[in-house]
Amino acid sequence: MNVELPIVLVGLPGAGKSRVAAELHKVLSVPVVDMDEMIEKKTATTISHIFAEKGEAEFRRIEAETVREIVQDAQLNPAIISLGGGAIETPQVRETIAVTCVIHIDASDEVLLSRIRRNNRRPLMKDDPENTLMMLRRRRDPLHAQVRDLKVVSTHGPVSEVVEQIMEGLNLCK
Ligand SMILES: Nc1ncnc2c1ncn2[C@@H]1O[C@H](COP(=O)(O)OP(=O)(O)OP(=O)(O)O)[C@@H](O)[C@H]1O
Ligand SMILES: O=C(O)C1=C[C@@H](O)[C@@H](O)[C@H](O)C1
Ligand SMILES: [Mg+2]
Repeated sequence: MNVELPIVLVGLPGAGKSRVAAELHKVLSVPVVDMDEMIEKKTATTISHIFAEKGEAEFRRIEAETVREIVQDAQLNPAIISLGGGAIETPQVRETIAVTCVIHIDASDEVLLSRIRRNNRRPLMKDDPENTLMMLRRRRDPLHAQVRDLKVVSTHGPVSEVVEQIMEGLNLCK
């Protein structure tokens, strides 16, 4: 399949953006860029460290700048970009990804919490994941709805189910 636009995956923490990007790479043979990994490479530190030492606002600034660089590059050489879960909250990021094919991976709170509890690398999810998730969903769901070209739903089922929904819906991309 010929992918002409960069594909950007958005969704709440644990929705499967990174995992689905890796699976899509196998199907579409398009390179994958994981924004969280990219930021850690660029800053030569961890996201947790940036949050702890410089604060969330500085992290969001670095994130928005990196998304702009990656999307610009991906317009020439299409790529599958998995966005950090909170990037969608930055207006500049929403503007930048408007030229891409935005796929929103949604999942129930129960599915997300079961995945989030499996690891603790998410600084925002360290304390009280249930309430944090509720708050993030309230803030971010309207933004996801605003930017997406396609919405897919991830369940406890295999990741291939998500990939199938994406392959069926890719034609909805502008
Ligand atoms: N469809 C799926 N089926 C089963 N496990 C999944 C599925 N999607 C993701 N996972 C698992 O759930 C966990 C979270 O997925 P992943 O890291 O891809 O989420 P993310 O959306 O990138 O989160 P973050 O916003 O924190 O980067 C991982 O352990 C991953 O392997
Ligand atoms: O949901 C969020 O705000 C975040 C999600 C992760 O992908 C990281 O980008 C960081 O931990 C912030
Ligand atoms: Mg991720």
